[in-house]
Amino acid sequence: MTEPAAAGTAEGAVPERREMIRLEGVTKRYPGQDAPAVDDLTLGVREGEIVVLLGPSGCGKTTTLRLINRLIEPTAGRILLGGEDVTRADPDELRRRIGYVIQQVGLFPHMTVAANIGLIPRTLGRPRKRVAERVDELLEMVGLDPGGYRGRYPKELSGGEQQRVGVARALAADPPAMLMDEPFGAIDPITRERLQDAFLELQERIRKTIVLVTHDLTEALKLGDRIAILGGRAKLVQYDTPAAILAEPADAFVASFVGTGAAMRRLRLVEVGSIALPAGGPGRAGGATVRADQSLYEALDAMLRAGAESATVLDGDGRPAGTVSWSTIVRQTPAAGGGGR
Ligand SMILES: Nc1ncnc2c1ncn2[C@@H]1O[C@H](COP(=O)(O)OP(=O)(O)OP(=O)(O)O)[C@@H](O)[C@H]1O
Repeated sequence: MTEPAAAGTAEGAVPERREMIRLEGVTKRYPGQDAPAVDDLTLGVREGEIVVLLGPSGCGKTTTLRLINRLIEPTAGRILLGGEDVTRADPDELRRRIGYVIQQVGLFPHMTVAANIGLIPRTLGRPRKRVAERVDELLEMVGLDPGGYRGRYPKELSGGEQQRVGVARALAADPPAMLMDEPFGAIDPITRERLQDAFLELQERIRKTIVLVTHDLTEALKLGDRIAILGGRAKLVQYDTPAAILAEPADAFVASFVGTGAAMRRLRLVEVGSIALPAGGPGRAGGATVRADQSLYEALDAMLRAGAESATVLDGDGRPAGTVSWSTIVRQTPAAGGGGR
């Protein structure tokens, strides 16, 4: 390796990731409507992060999302993709650079899974063999066995499988960014959780820049690196990490949106390992165990099930590495002054 270290990168100074998507002063006024659906919104999305748009019905989430790939044209403002102003770029070309996934999936019913996924690469004139390889690669990526699925038709798939095919199709042209509108909305709760997990695993590998619309707080907290809470006319009320929003809602609107239970929800976001005390600390584990990479929520669940006031924390090899107790959990919550950022 003869490459010199990047000039000007001081040790420890992690440069802020660049913005992949940026809305600047964007307004959308639908014809015949008095009030704009989106009013002067400025929002940046960094490369490789998942930003969730969350807000009440009609606040302009879908409009905002569709402004990004210009399925809806802005009345005013600018849209940038990778620093380039695409407000007046060719919309078809733009959409090839931004994958799009919707709740209803929108697969073509008369086309096989392979034909659906390969649609964009084919229209881009990629060789047939290369497209077929890419389709199989994408099916693998979303957890569907190519041999078993490539020749099927959408109606021969479950809702969850259709959703996976929809994601594969959105990724077909390997776009840097992806927009997802209620992608797991129409799916039963158990499948939905599985798909969310699979989606996060996939994102670990592909690191796309993703903007995702949901009205489901639990989904937003689970999937978002950051959450943009929108009020009426897509006013940006708070834009921060899930933990920060739960710990310090910006105002009464956000507080009511994250609801009672915010403290409980926050337990899901904190890892046991971050607050565990060395083994032999206070409290008796009484048979409850929890892994260091599990959440405080799971630790509490283990304690309640075992009727114990603390749990033994296990390391990656399953060996005891510390304890976590009811009182340490209570002490680190924001109300006790120990949590927050
Ligand atoms: N094509 C349209 N013509 C006129 N008004 C529209 C159009 N599409 C949306 N609107 C209005 O714009 C506002 C924002 O709609 P949008 O669909 O973006 O909201 P949303 O936050 O996605 O809502 P939901 O969570 O209910 O899907 C709403 O008041 C809606 O009635």
